[in-house]
Order: sequence, then structure tokens, then C-alpha cells
Amino acid sequence: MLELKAEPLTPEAFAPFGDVIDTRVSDSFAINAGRTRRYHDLARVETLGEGARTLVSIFVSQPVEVPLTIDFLERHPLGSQAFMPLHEERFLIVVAPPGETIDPGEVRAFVTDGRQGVNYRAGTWHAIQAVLDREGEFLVVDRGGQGHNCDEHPLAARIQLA
Ligand SMILES: NC(=O)N[C@@H](O)C(=O)O
Ligand code: NI
Repeated sequence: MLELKAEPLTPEAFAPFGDVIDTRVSDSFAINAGRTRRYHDLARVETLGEGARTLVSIFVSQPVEVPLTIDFLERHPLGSQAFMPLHEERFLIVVAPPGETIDPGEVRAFVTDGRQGVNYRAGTWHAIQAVLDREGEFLVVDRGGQGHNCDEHPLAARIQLA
């Protein structure tokens, strides 16, 4: 059983896996006669393959227990997948770099601070959504269309908070 400690999420540490979506560390510019600030292009949405299109969904998830035990990671080879909390929900992230197999030594665990969202790059191995503390509501942007877009890979791991 792989034992992991979830480290605080940072854009730098998450860079091999995708984007962190966070207005606090992003540039913006004024629009709408100055009434609005646009935090522009914060994540790269990828939609690959036949009939690919972008889906906008809402996930309402029940909280997980910590330590979190998982037995697989999944990946979406044909598209990215972004999760943005709508009510400052914290969540656990377990990721491994894209590839046909998972090297346990390359698996990383993170915990968000409630304000952060993430966008998993196409092919990034990740645990299914794991919200902490209470029921969570997330805006999800990912890929629809033909073809198989969800592979699972066994990985037995227990994730603790630091
Ligand atoms: N299945 C689904 O839409 N969600 C998962 O991909 C996930 O990462 O939570
Ligand atoms: Ni997923």
C-alpha cells in the first residue's frame, strides 16, 4: 500500500499534471466599462478525437473520510478535466504523469485550500473527485464525444493530510 501525505497545492508543483485555477495568482484586465475584471485563459481545455466537444457540468459530491484509501487512478486520454469549487470546498488530489503505466514513485497527493480549482491535462492519471469536510458542488469542464475517454489503472494508496 503506497502511503502518501497530501501537500498544499501550488501551481509549480502541479505543473506536470495540469493547471491550478486561482484568481489570487493570475493576471486580469478590466472589461465591461471597468465593472468586471477578467481572469483570462486560466486553463488549457483539450478536446480530442471524433465529435469532440466541451462539456460544462456540475458535480455534487459527498465528502470522503481521511485517511483516504484508493485502489485505482483514472485518465481521460481524449480530453482535459477541470474542477472548480463553487462554495470554497477543499478537495484531495492524487495524480501521476501521463503515460501507459504508473510509477508509484511519481504519484503525488495534494490538498486544495478551498479557493483553488484544477484542470487535469489530457492523459494525467488522477483519483476520482474527493471533496473534504462537507458535501461539495463543483463546476466541471471536460470532453464529450465519441470514443473511449476513461481508462483505469490499479493503484493501492492511502492518503493522509500533512
Ligand atoms: N466520471 C467522471 O465524470 N468523473 C471522474 O472523471 C472524476 O475525475 O471525478
Ligand atoms: Ni476524471
